Amino acid sequence: MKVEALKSILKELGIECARTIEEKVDLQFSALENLYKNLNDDELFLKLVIANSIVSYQLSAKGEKWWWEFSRYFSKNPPKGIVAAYSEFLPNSKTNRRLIQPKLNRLKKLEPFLSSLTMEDLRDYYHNMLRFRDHLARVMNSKEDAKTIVFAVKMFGYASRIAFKEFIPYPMEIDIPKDFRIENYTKRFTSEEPVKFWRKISREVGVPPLHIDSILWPVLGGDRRVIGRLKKHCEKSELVLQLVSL
Ligand SMILES: Nc1nc2[nH]c(O)nc2c(=O)[nH]1
Repeated sequence: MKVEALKSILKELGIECARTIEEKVDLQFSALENLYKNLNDDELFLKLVIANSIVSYQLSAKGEKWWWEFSRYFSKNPPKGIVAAYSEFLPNSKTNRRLIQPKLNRLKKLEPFLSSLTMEDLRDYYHNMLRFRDHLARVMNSKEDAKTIVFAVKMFGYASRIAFKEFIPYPMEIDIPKDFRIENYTKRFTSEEPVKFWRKISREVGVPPLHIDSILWPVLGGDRRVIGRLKKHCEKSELVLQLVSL
């Protein structure tokens, strides 16, 4: 049965393999490393990554391209204020062209929260990502499993790992970000609601949903650089390829 094969592969890959894919394979992680190096401002870096996650929906290109556009733009144009910066960036973006005004409105909601955060708060949130999710959902008036909220935790986790130089696994309670790639892949196994399906699978295999997302999402994008990186860095690359072809 396909679900049994899925579970057995995920169990074998575990969090360690997810971490390798996140840090060595996912082009989004490299985009964040590039921005971190160029910005040279830990607090601004972490806040920009949260802001960018909140407007990462209805993209006009693949997510990887969007995150690289973000990284290059803010490497050259370090912002003073988030809303002011995105009022320039979004209307000129090549990879995030839709729903510009609603996205700016979301950033208006977010900005006071971001401005109130110190580096200590950000570090505390990294150590308690569940609390971060809850606060962010409240500020954005969103559900705790909303795609942009859980995705913001994923990207905040990436950014914090880079800034604080410490790996903390994602909490089991934070759901998978339900985007097009994950939704389509889930249909191969079930007609159940994807977030609920992955919640169950996660608990059964002992891998948190956000780490399962990291194993699946980059390879499902079909970018040949990702496959090259996977073969180079991940000793279980064949199992990952088996997983995405189930
Ligand atoms: N499930 C995911 N959705 C995404 N959208 C985006 O831009 N990046 C991601 C991701 O890493 N996972």
